[in-house]
Amino acid sequence: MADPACERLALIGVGLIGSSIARAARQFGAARHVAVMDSSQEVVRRASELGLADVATQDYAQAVGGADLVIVCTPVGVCGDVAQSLAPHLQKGAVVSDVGSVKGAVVAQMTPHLTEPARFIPAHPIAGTEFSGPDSGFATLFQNRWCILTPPENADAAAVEKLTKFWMRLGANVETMSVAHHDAVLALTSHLPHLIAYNIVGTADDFGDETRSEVIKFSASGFRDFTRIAASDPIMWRDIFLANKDAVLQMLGRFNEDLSVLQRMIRRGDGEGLLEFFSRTRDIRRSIIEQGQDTAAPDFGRRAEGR
Ligand SMILES: NC(=O)c1ccc[n+]([C@@H]2O[C@H](COP(=O)([O-])OP(=O)(O)OC[C@H]3O[C@@H](n4cnc5c(N)ncnc54)[C@H](O)[C@@H]3O)[C@@H](O)[C@H]2O)c1
Ligand SMILES: O=C(O)C(=O)C[C@]1(C(=O)O)C=C[C@@H](O)C=C1
Repeated sequence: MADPACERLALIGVGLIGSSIARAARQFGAARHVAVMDSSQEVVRRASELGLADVATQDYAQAVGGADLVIVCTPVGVCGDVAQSLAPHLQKGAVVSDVGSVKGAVVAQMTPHLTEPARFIPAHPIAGTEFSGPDSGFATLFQNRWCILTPPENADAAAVEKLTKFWMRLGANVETMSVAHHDAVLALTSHLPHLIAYNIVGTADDFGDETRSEVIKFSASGFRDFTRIAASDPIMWRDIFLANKDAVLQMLGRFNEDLSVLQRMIRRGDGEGLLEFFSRTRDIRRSIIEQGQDTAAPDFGRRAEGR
């Protein structure tokens, strides 16, 4: 393997993201040796069956010992416990990272346990699906997607460079920003849309049996896209909303104000206002497509299901 980004990679948590990294690291030559660790015996057994890594274990020492890059891929709510468990087994100079959808809470939970905090470089690949577990991952998940790094102010430059090289080898584009900025942006672009999807599907469900069967029957429309998002992992999303509470509540306040404006336009029969509003939002969709950022999520689902 010519010039891998790291020698020995350890992944803690081998669900959708961990197993996608394991597959991609091998396929694109990002690591010479891959170890995966998971607290679930069933997941470790499945990771072994799938041949995802050189080592699949429930033991932190076995996974982390000797690794030069350790990436935590568990739900954000357990990141602190995971950091505490892995820290005693880290080799000196190892780079530690994560993939959590929230950065502030993860940094606060993990950093106190790490003896070389300047080598803890938090990261967040903006790529995923509504599926979970080791079977749902695929090697191309990160191709042409963003991976955001939020290094601390005193970050070790070599550690940042190593992690950047790793994610680029997996096909991602890397951008760096502050923890607070990350959490504000993602509250709007990812967390709020999930909350809206959970809410609208919940509302439809509350309408009772007759409406529910019609929802299923006629859902080959916009509603279907909401049901895909609302099928996302409940543990992961509970943890995200609790961990990014302030930024989500701030965006939700703004969202509610804007919704009231639309509500008033409908009530007053303000067609001009509605037309102007919907034209502006259509332009945003068009510019996303022009920038090549439309990744047709249902296709991700099909690829994952076909695995
Ligand atoms: N799913 C997405 O779309 C997506 C995208 C980007 C980032 N993320 C982030 O990636 C992380 C993982 O998400 P996922 O979708 O892969 O979840 P997942 O549910 O598919 O996998 C999580 C794995 O972590 C394991 N785990 C839980 N607690 C553990 C512990 N204490 N020690 C070791 N293993 C433990 C679980 O057994 C499971 O196998 C989350 O922090 C999430 O915020 C998810
Ligand atoms: O495509 C999806 O299913 C996703 O929800 C992926 C998505 C997102 O909101 O874009 C979800 C959470 C992650 O932190 C990053 C990506």
